[in-house]
Parts: sequence; structure tokens; C-alpha cells
Amino acid sequence: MPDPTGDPGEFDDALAIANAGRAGAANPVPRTTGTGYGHERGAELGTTDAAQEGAAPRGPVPRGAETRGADARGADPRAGERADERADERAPERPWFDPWHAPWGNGRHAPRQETGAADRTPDAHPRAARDAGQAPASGRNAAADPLAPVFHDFPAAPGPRPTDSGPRRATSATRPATPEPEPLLPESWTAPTTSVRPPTASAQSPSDPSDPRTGPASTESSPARAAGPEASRPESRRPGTPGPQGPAPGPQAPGPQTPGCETPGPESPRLGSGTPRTGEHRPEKHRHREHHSPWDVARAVASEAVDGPLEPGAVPLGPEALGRVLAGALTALTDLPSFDTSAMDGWAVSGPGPWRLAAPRTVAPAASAGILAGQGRARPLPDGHAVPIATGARIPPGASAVLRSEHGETAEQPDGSLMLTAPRGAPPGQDIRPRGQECRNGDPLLPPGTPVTPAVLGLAAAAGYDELWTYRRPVVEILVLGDELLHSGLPQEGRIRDALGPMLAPWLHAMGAETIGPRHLADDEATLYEAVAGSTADVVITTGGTAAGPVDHVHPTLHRLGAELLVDGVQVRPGHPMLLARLGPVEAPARRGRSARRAARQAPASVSRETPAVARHLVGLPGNPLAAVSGLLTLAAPLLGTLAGRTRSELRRVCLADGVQGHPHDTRLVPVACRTDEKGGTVALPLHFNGPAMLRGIAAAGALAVIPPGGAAAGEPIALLDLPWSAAAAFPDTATAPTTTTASTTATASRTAPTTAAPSTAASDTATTPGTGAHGGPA
Ligand SMILES: Nc1nc2c(c(=O)[nH]1)N[C@H]1C(S)=C(S)[C@@H](COP(=O)(O)OP(=O)(O)OC[C@H]3O[C@@H](n4cnc5c(N)ncnc54)[C@H](O)[C@@H]3O)O[C@H]1N2
Ligand code: MOO
Repeated sequence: MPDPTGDPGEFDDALAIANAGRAGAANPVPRTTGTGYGHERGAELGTTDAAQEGAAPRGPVPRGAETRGADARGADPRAGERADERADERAPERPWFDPWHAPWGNGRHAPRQETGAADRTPDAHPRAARDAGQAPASGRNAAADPLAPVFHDFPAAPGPRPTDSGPRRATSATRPATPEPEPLLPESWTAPTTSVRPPTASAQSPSDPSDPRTGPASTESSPARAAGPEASRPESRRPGTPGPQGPAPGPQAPGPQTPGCETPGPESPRLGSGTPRTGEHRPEKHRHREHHSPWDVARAVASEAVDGPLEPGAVPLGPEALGRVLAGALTALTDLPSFDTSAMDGWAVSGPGPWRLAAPRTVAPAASAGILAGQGRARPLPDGHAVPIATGARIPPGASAVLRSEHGETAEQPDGSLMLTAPRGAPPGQDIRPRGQECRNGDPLLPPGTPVTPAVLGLAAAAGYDELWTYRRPVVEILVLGDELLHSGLPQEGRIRDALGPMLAPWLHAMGAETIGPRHLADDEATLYEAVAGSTADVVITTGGTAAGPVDHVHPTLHRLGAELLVDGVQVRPGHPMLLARLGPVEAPARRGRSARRAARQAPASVSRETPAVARHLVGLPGNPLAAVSGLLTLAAPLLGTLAGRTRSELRRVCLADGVQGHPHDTRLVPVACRTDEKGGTVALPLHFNGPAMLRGIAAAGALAVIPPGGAAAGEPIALLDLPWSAAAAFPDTATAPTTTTASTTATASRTAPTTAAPSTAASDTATTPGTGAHGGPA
């Protein structure tokens, strides 16, 4: 996990390992310093316990029943595209690198030829240079450099590499001039809703299943279907529930991704509003321009492709609930604490001291002699008496305070009894946690739409829950396409390892989904058709085959299935061939099984018992691995976020530590690592190795920066797509809060989540964090 605090340490070590050191600045943040981004009243008054708990000072608690405490709760576009796309595939400057593999594209180096690089890859390994006796030209101990060549060098001094050899293309020495502005949302743009290109002849010819390179046509891991929860608890154990839709995920599209202030997004195009455009007779490059959706529009379309969350159900309080989203408010089922409780080991005392100890012969408050946690109601304590008591035990009726064991002195009296004295006294209410201090029965604790975290599980248990009413997790079936893919061992004979199969399932889990697969399918249209048509998942994710190559079967298959293309290409790099299609529905109850139907029947009255047939969707991810990640975050995450009931939030913005070249027309998604600059602000460091086929940058990243067409300069605030395992994604409020105080960072913390009025408990114990949904983070 990236360190959002910017504390260098293990993470930077990981970066260094990932990138094998770099001749350059030792610390990227200082290096960029000059780039301009600088552009019932408390019962525990005066006690340590009160301070610990943040309880408001409390006044005297009258002697009597324990319940009294309860009241106190108180350039050439094409050339530009290619150059830009590859600008960041470069290896950063490492003198031991073969010049073919040296960095380029930031104005300092000429681009390498595509073919040369692949052929000479082995030379690029640092070991090759070591073996050849080469030393880093800079004289810098690169191995000791904790900071990595993943970091961008832009802007940088122009000039070709003197050691460059082989054919080169000219590249601009500086960041390319911003191209003529192309609005992200052209007035004429409408969401494509038509079917797809007709199947090609090649696409229709079945592949040979016995092709040894294909491997098994359908290797399936054990399905992990969403089993509807076995709800068996009384309704009184469920939180109140919202309407059938639950918390409406905010429909707002994020604003245009222009550098600068966050601006509200335009009304996103509604599904079905588009003029059908097939462009089937046009060359691919022209068709592309017409069909491709602006990036933020594509996200909005994906988010709104479904009306709302999947059906809610009761799940036991435990791992099964973790990561789901509350379908109703979490309401306290009890006062907390549910009785006046001793906060300390010591003595419960009644009135001002000294006190006669009710348990004679006990100098220390031994367990056998006093009131222990877990015991029932104790006998009333008469005025002027004390009784040993343990932390967590019920305060006996009549007690006015708790005196800590270290604050009392006992002395034996001539009659053999023990007297307890307190040199500092025992003010009423001291070290008593009054009943209802944290909440009263019925108080709202968390709003619907709150993701279930470990802490939520703990709170729910404390508040009396045995199970939680949550939205069902979306089930995603992963279909990995590509005859060239190997599933173990080293790449060989033109075949490569499948990088997406191992990556997607855990990534989807981190996004709150359940998965089936990955299934590895041969490049064969019939196989793909059967797999998609037969899938019972809410969402099918395919990898590869989205383009127009001879074995790219996704479009023809969707055509055969009569699918409705909601997004057919996105103006984003990498990943522009990504797509989103609506498949025919599968009748929901049959699909979801008995337990889900039972859960639907047991829904609280406020929730519709009808389980509507929900359309299934297919997200087509391009085969290039980083392009697939781009598609995952652009299309799958918003769709799954809505299905899971997550609330959308605006993307946080963080200033770039370095400038990033932009694509002339398209949004770029560039892996970044967040760091703290010298002013204490969070900055996003663009990482190298961000080419479409590369995962090295993203593996060291905490987020993807959304770079608008034309690029972004150092110091510009840039929207981030936080990766689901980054702290910022999981806890967007906490992650962005500190940045509001720095000039170099802009935080966006607005929420569409419903909020819960904080219960009127003691001061700082009242914090209720609404809208922790991180849909807008990773989504
Ligand atoms: N004439 C055009 N060709 C291509 C265009 C274009 O606009 N016009 N776009 C390129 C871009 S950009 C991408 S991205 C790819 C997308 O192609 P597909 O989605 O059809 O993907 P494949 O062709 O199957 O694979 C592309 C690439 O990725 C490798 N791959 C595939 N699956 C995996 C995996 N699971 N793990 C690792 N690597 C994988 C595959 O071997 C290819 O190298 O189309 C371009 N072409
Ligand atoms: O880059 Mo493609 O953009 O490799 O999806």
C-alpha cells in the first residue's frame, strides 16, 4: 500500500526494487521543489479516562439508580498519439542500460524503435551491464538509491542521447504544444446505444480446439457464486432500510478533467439518448473517433447503466459482510454502554469519603472481593460505603464515583473494618461511563451506503447486531482470451504469461465483487459466445479481443448476442478499445438461488420484496495489461460500485510533482505514487513504465492520475483514481482532510451519501463519518 503520509520506508524500497534504481535525484519531492507546485455531562470529569475517551466534562451524578447516568450523554494527431502513448514506456535513465532501452520521450531522448526494444530486451537487464563491467555513468550508487526510475523526468533538458544508435524518430524536445482544444463533451456527442459491427468472416470460423497452443478451451476455477445470505434473525435485528433503491449512487458525472479547480460535471448523457452510429463502413481510425466516449462520460454511463444496487439481504456479522455496503442505516439496538460501567479498577464509592469498605479484609480490590465485569446487578451501596470494583463492571446502585486503586488508601480500624480514603477526593461521576454515553437505543450510528469495514463490524456487534442488512455483492465472471497466453513458467516461443488472470480476481474482490473464474478461453468466437451467453454472473469481464484483429471476437460475439453497446471505445490512453455492453437479463430469482429468494422474503417491510430481473453487463477490457487496468477503473468500477450500493464521491485532486505529457485528444491515465512534499502537502509523482503493455508502474503506484488532453504541468491539481487498496480509496475523507490545509493540494470531500445526524453524545465521541463510500475513489 502506498504510504499516503509520504513517509519513505518500505514502499520506497519496493519502488527501488521495482525499478532497479535510477541515476537522478535521490528524492523526487525535493527534486521538484522548484517546479511550482508550491503553486448527560461527563461522568469522568477531570480524569484521565475522560481525556482518553474524549468525554465532555460531567457534573455530579446523583446518588441512586444507575440509569440516572443515561441522561448525561451528554502536433499531428496520429503521430502525437503514438508518441504520447509510448512516451512513458521508457525506461528511466540508467547508464547501464543498453541505449535502446534508455529513457526517451521527455524531450531528452529520442524514441526507440518499437521492434528494437523487444528484440533486445535481455540487454536491458541490469545484470547484463554488471556482467559487462559497466558502471553507472553518474557515479551514483544506484542500488542504494531508494527512489526509483519510475518517476517522471518531465520537464527535462532536451537533446538526443549521444549513445543512441539505430533508427530514430524525431521527438519534440519539450512538452508538445497543447493541441487545438477539443471539448471533452462535444455537443454532438451521444452515447452509442447500437449494436456492434457484424461478425467478420474470420471471426466466424471456429478455431481448432485441439490446437496445442490453445490449451484447454475452458479452464474454470471453482465458481464462487454469491450465495444469498441465510437470513434467520428477527427483523428487530436489522437496521431500518431505505427504499428499494437504497442510497442512490450519485448520478453526477465528474467534471471535465481539466487542471485546476474541481468543477461540477455536466449532465451526463442518458442511456438511450444517443443517435445510433455504427460507422461500419468507415476505416477503423475514423470509426474510432465517432464512437469513442469521452472518459468522464464513459464513467458516468457505466455508473448509470443500472438503476441501483442489487437486492439487499441479511448477512452474518463477520467476513461475509466485510466490504459490502449497508442497505439501511445502522441504528443502535441498545444504549451504549448499556449500564453505568466502571472505567477503572478500584472502588465504587458512595458520597464523599472516607468510606467504609463493604468487603472487609481486602486491601487490594481483589477479584473475589468485589464486583466483576459480567456480573448482574449488585446490591445497593449505602452512603459512606465503598466496594471493590473491576473495569467494565456494573456500577452498583447508590455509587457516586469510582476511585482508582492507585488513588485510594485503606487503613484497618480498631474494630477490624477497613476505611478507604482518597487524598484527591472522588468527584461525582468520576470514572463512571454512564449508560447511553456513546448512543441511546434507536440512535442512528451509520447511514445507508456505508461500506462495512472491520470497525463497522465491531460497532455493529457492540450495538447488538448479529447480522447486517447489506446489498448483495455483484458477481463477476472473468473470461481471459488469448491463445498466446501461458499460465505458468517463462514466456517462450512467442507466447507470454497471462498477467490479467491472476490480477483481476483479487482486484475485483478489493472492489467489493465476487468472482467466477478466471476462465481461460481459446481465441474462438463460438467458445466466447457460449461462455458469455451461459454466464450467470451480473457482470462478465473479458480481456483481450476488443480490437479489430483477426482473432478479436468480442464485438462479433456481442453482435450475435444482440447486446446493446453502451460504450464502444473511450477517449482514454491506454485502453481506448474498452467497451461496455448490456446483455440480456437472466431472471433474477432463478439466477440467484434459494437463499437469495429467502433473503428477499425476509426483507424489512420498507424494502421491496420483488427481486427485479437485472440486466447483465459485459465489460470488454483490452488485452494490453495496463489498458485492461484502465478499462477496469473506467468502466467496471463505476458499474460495480452502483451494483454494490456504493455512493459516488468526487475524485480527490492532488498536485502533480512533475509535469506529464498529454495525449492530443484523449485523457491519459498515468500511475502515480503519492508523497508528502517539503511543505507537508500531498503530491502525486508520475511513475515511469506506464505503457499500455506494462504493469511495472502501476504495481508501484497508489493511484492513476487523470491527465487531461494536452497534458498537465508540475503543480497542477489532478484528479486521482485511487487504487482500491490505497488508504485514500478506503478512507477518502481522512485521506483528503489534511490536504485542505496545504496550498499545494486541493481536496474534494463532497459526498452524495446520505448523512446521519450525529447523536448528541459527549463531545468528541460524536464523530459519525457519513458517506465513506469510496466509489468515487477507485471508481
Ligand atoms: N489497427 C489497430 N490495432 C490496434 C489498435 C487500434 O486502434 N488499431 N489498438 C491497439 C490497442 S491501443 C490495444 S490496447 C489493443 C487491444 O487489443 P485487444 O483488446 O484486441 O487485445 P489483444 O489483441 O488480444 O491483446 C493485445 C495485447 O495484449 C496482450 N495480452 C492479451 N491478453 C493478455 C493477458 N491476459 N496478459 C498479458 N498480456 C495479454 C496480447 O498478447 C497483445 O500483445 O489493440 C491494439 N491494436
Ligand atoms: O493502449 Mo491500448 O490504448 O494499448 O489500450
